[in-house]
Amino acid sequence: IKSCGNHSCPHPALHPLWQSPLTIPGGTRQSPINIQWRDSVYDPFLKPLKISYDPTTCLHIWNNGYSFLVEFDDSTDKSIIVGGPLENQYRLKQFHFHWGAINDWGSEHTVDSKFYPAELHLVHWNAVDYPSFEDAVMEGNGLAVIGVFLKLGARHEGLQTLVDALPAVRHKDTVIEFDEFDPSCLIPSCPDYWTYAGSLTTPPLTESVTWIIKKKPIEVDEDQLEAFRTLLFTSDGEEERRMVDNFRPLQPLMNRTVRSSFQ
Ligand SMILES: NS(=O)(=O)/N=C1/NCCS1
Ligand SMILES: [Zn+2]
Repeated sequence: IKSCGNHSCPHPALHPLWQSPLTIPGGTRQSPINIQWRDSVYDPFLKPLKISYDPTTCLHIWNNGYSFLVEFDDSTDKSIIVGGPLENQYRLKQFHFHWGAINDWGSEHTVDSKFYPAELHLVHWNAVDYPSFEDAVMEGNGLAVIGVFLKLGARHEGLQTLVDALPAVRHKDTVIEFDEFDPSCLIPSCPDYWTYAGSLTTPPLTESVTWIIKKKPIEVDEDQLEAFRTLLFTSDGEEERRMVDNFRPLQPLMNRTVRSSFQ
């Protein structure tokens, strides 16, 4: 495994959580990154992001051993995003979260080196140019992921319907049916975002993601964050390991500029 040669990225061996290499050899656009607000460049040509999700496309929640995912029927263009930095529309495939063992860290991206306690990722793929998600994952413009920071504050009623289902997916590879959920309730109404060219932060770590990171966080309460921490990395019958700190270390910015949709 080639170290990224960046002092802020600890040696891969320190992170047993990630079975795959911490840095992709030759990787030039890896994620997550620190977003230095003052280094981001306002781009007046960035459009507002348009989000239209159909709650009936929601299928199930499952624990995949990294996070818990809410998956959607992506066989039609019923749930899509368009605009923003994107050349065409992208279909919603799933959303999931990353969080810490304590509230001092947990997000994957940081803003001016500040961690949030958790981060939501809504994963979309370019069904205009590619026949499947698996194909899109391998292409530079294949995916678009919306990142939303979670901060400690008021209880989030929309999130609570998800939290109530978590005991049913406590162990790795458990699944529960979940329908009629509209994930736009988890996205701040403020239109401001940063965007940059990056990668998936969990396997296959491919450099195929246009990241759209919302400037404003959503508020969740302590009990809701604690509910995330009751999940397990391990399958039923294995020695229990709590699902916490499932975030990848920061990666070098290298030759990239983060653009902002706001001044
Ligand atoms: N955390 S992430 O969204 O960048 N990584 C993923 N890997 C497979 C589908 S989403
Ligand atoms: Zn993620």
